[in-house]
Amino acid sequence: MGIAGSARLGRVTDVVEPLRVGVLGARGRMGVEVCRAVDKAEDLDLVAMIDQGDWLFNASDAGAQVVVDFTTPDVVLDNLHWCIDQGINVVVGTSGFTDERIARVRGWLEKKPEVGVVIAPNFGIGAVLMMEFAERAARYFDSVEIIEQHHPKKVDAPSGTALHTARLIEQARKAAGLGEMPDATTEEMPGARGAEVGGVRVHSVRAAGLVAHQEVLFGAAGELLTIRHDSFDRASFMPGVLLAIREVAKRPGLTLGLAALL
Ligand SMILES: NC(=O)C1=CN([C@@H]2O[C@H](COP(=O)(O)OP(=O)(O)OC[C@H]3O[C@@H](n4cnc5c(N)ncnc54)[C@H](OP(=O)(O)O)[C@@H]3O)[C@@H](O)[C@H]2O)C=CC1
Ligand SMILES: O=C(O)C1=N[C@H](C(=O)O)C[C@H](O)C1
Repeated sequence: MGIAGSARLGRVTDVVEPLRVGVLGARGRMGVEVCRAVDKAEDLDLVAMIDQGDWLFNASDAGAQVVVDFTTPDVVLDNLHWCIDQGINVVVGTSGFTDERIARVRGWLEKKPEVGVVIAPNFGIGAVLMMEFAERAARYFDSVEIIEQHHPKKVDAPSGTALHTARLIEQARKAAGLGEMPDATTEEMPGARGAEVGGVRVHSVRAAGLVAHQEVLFGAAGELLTIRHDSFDRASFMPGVLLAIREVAKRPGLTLGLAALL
């Protein structure tokens, strides 16, 4: 807890209470890391750690002002809906946010305009920059493909980061008036050319030893630009998660992506 005020005048003028934070998915790979980071931050108070089978009301009973969700794509929407209904601000890292899901979240927020929600496909600062650089490069190249690589326990493919990157590239190519890519899409075996997301081929690798990695390959006559980001440790996501926790209540409505907070 920080005390702001004038010690010189011999009185305390303002006491800043720590922000009360609850974590959903608290026993998961990310949840454990988030609990540790929140617990270490002096301006934050970890008031609820909730996982599969626990009662969501533990978060509201504990007076959580912000809930962080790193659960799974199949439960995150229900969690989010409940938090918004309770008037609790939410920071969401869980993947699986299609345009349709985002529209539903916007609908819930219309009824609770004072609530802030930040949904970010990737909280790594380097990953956010990788996506920005890819968006910037997109207009200059004929061909683009994304290769994302993750740990073997990842439940979804392609990754949320790859989907977001593909959409940014799609929009940038469209804005630049670029047409379809010139590259062959025929395949002798299904999946050989990856999944097609907004016209961009996305290839998903899952292997022991990996954490979270992505390459965006841009090709043009006689040259190839590769933009790569590696998360070797989940600690890489924590500065972004803490930033979103501190900012979310100041931004009512939906904020998509960490870039808006940097
Ligand atoms: N935005 C970002 O920067 C990042 C996003 N992610 C995303 O975060 C999500 C979680 O990843 P990760 O930590 O690796 O996954 P884990 O499977 O390790 O963690 C998910 C946790 O949520 C628990 N859980 C399941 N259902 C509920 C529920 N209804 N309420 C509360 N907890 C529940 C799971 O329990 P159980 O195992 O018993 O089912 C598990 O402990 C994924 O979607 C991943 O893609 C990951 C890293 C970074
Ligand atoms: O499951 C993970 O690990 C990750 N998930 C997010 C995604 O789907 O993009 C973010 C990061 O890639 C790690």
